[in-house]
Amino acid sequence: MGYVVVVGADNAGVDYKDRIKADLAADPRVDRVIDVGVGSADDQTFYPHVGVAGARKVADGEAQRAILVCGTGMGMAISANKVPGVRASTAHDSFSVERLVLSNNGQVLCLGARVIGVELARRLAAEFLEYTFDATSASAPKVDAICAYEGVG
Ligand SMILES: O=C(CO)[C@H](O)COP(=O)(O)O
Repeated sequence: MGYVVVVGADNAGVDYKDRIKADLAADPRVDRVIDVGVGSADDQTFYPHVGVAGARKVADGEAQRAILVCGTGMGMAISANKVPGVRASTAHDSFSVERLVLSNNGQVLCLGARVIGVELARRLAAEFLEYTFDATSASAPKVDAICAYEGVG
């Protein structure tokens, strides 16, 4: 079974989102890509609406991962983290992407289209799927502690 991955963006991130969506559609690790918008740079939908819509699909179990793009990645991360059970962060380097999964059991990677180039964004999105959290690792009780603060897990 491959991943179901959500992609989403606001007007600042839509071009990056569409490039990453195309990459994921061609990725053998991915069974399905769910696009929660926006559909074009003319769509002025505020990033929190997209971020929460994407995060809810992860929290509901419809998808295992989400990749959300705005100008900085930060607004998407702040918004996605409002959804209980979701652990989202901006990560703009390979090590951070690795640790987002292996340390934090993060399911949502947020990228900033006004901060990094599209080729790095594409690479980080691909790397995000390389990692699987180890529930027996030393990081697991720390993630449990995060979850305890929101009454999950
Ligand atoms: O980067 C954003 C939110 O973190 C968004 O793309 C732009 O937000 P704004 O600076 O408030 O327009």
